[in-house]
Amino acid sequence: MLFDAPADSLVSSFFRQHKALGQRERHTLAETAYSVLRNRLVFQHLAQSGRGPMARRLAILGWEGNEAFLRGALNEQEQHWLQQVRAVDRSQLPERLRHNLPEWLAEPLHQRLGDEQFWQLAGALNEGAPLDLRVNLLKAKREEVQAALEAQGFKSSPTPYSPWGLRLEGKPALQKLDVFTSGQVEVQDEGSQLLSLLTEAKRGEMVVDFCAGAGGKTLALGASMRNTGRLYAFDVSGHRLDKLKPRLARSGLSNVYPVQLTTERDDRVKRLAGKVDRVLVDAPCSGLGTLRRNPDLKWRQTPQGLQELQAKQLSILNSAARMLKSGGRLVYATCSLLDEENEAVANAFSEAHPDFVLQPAQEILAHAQVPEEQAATLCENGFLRLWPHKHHSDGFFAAVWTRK
Ligand SMILES: C[S@@+](CC[C@H](N)C(=O)[O-])C[C@H]1O[C@@H](n2cnc3c(N)ncnc32)[C@H](O)[C@@H]1O
Repeated sequence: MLFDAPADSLVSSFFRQHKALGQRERHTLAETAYSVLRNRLVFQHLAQSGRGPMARRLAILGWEGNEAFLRGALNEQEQHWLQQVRAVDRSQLPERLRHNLPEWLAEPLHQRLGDEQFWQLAGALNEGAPLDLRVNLLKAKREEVQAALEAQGFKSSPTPYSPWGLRLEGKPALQKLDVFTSGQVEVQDEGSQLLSLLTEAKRGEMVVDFCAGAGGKTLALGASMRNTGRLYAFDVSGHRLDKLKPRLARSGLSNVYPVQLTTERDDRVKRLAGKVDRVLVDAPCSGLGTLRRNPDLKWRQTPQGLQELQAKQLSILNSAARMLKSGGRLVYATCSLLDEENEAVANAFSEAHPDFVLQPAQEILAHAQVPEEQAATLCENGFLRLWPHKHHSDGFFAAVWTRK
């Protein structure tokens, strides 16, 4: 199995080279590849008993298409083998296989969460993620978008925590729908919406989205500023920032200034020292909170890589913090599940910066229209801590400080 590139780009490049494949075949192949990535440890164990190329045996085990088609494609010996392995009681397999996670990741999660929650998390990470939308309140109200979707046959419900979100039933193709082309909605996981809510960017302010990428959170921040003030979208990747442009055009925002940095210590960052009201650092991270969507990450990340990420995260946070004016707000966020990239980084920053005071995330969320009793369930020790098995969003962390 190849892990030197993200699974989604390998799958897309395979489809580009095999243009004759139809929509249904593409869907089956992509879902089968993802199923193998999700269940790799159990499948590799079961596949030991078969014959022929390992990749074929894994694909048979992970097959997500028509059963009759699969049967027709197997020889007699494979059919017999499949019957045998399907009869294996997987609950009797060793734990280290059943969770389908590398040990360096399973071990700290198990220790942090305890038995019951660890197994719930392992299960939730192996399920597909729902499709969440963020309504652009500059252009429409949540109820209006919900009604417009319903009129086209797409059912959705308000997200439980974010006041901006709708969760769709199923996975309709959105790109051609009016609500999408007119910029009334963007695809955004509820967890990402909550990170933008924590920033509470306001009218007329100077705000920096330090790791803006393709701008998912930039768009949410710009809308909460009601398209006023100045919102810088920083990133070192010009390629990612380019993807922000069509989204900006749809959103109707004109207060966003994309800037490609050379490093986090770029002169353009230094020039803003002490001038900014709010900075969101949505830091580069292992992405292990997004395993529902990107199951390959658990095989592509390493403990060594985590250490490098942690150093980068602190360096970005240190540099970003200098931009804040007195009374300004700093938000540090990741989509990682691991303390190393989360609490450890936040606590190291707090220790080194006595002029930054930690703010309890539950209070800020309650202030930002998340119902108060629910806000508390999203937080641990004053930090936002979202878990796929509890909150049905991707895994996210956030810490919030005010500069004295
Ligand atoms: C988690 S992603 C951001 C996702 C984005 N905020 C969104 O909501 O779509 C992290 C981003 O950090 C960027 N990045 C990596 N190193 C950086 C640095 N030194 N300074 C600024 N951005 C950096 C990456 O290019 C990547 O786009």
